[in-house]
Amino acid sequence: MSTPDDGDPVQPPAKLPVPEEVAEAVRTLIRWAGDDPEREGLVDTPARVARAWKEYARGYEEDPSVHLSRTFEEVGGYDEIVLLKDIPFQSHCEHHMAPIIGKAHIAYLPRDRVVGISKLARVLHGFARRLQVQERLTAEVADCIWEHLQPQGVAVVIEASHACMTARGVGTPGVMMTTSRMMGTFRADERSRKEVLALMGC
Ligand SMILES: Nc1nc2c(ncn2[C@@H]2O[C@H](COP(=O)(O)OP(=O)(O)OP(=O)(O)O)[C@@H](O)[C@H]2O)c(=O)[nH]1
Ligand SMILES: [Zn+2]
Repeated sequence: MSTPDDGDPVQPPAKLPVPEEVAEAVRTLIRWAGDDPEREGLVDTPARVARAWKEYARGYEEDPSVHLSRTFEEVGGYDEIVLLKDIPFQSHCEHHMAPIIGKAHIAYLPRDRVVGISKLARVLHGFARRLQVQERLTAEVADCIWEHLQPQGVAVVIEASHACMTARGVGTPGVMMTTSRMMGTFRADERSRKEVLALMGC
């Protein structure tokens, strides 16, 4: 059976729930939390939560690689690192559906073409707006750029705070998790890796 971990796109459920089913689930959650879903302040909350989750999870509705289909070749022979640094993003952890808030640094070493720089952030958001673990998010962004841009190297570093650790459970605010994926030149050549990490400020 295929899973998101083996690189296959996530399959949508066979039968999508209708908004009223989602609202009923949220009413149950409110009762589980100990409150009354019928009181004035909460009465519209289930519908809001249903809409909000469509936003948090809108990455499921896109294939992030489409953002890399338009490339430019007239770059005056530029063949050094291209880095998009400190890209803020939000995601949700697949274990608790709690926010993951952080920033990503995405770099690549072009071979013969470059991509519009905003597209790297679009790829990140396309994968982040799903239920994630940070390791897979990092790998998916790097693999997508590697496969669709075919550059000489890709480096992705993500630093993020997980609300499931800060706001509950072990309760350790301020802890950041760092993950990285180095591919091609950045993996094989220590000097290139050091150069890109220095540019990222890591
Ligand atoms: N590796 C990894 N772990 C994550 C990520 N997001 C959340 N987690 C962890 O996922 C784990 C889930 O562990 P479980 O023991 O099944 O869940 P739990 O009983 O709620 O654990 P606690 O969070 O320790 O209370 C926790 O240790 C979380 O900190 C992530 O992106 N990557
Ligand atoms: Zn979590």
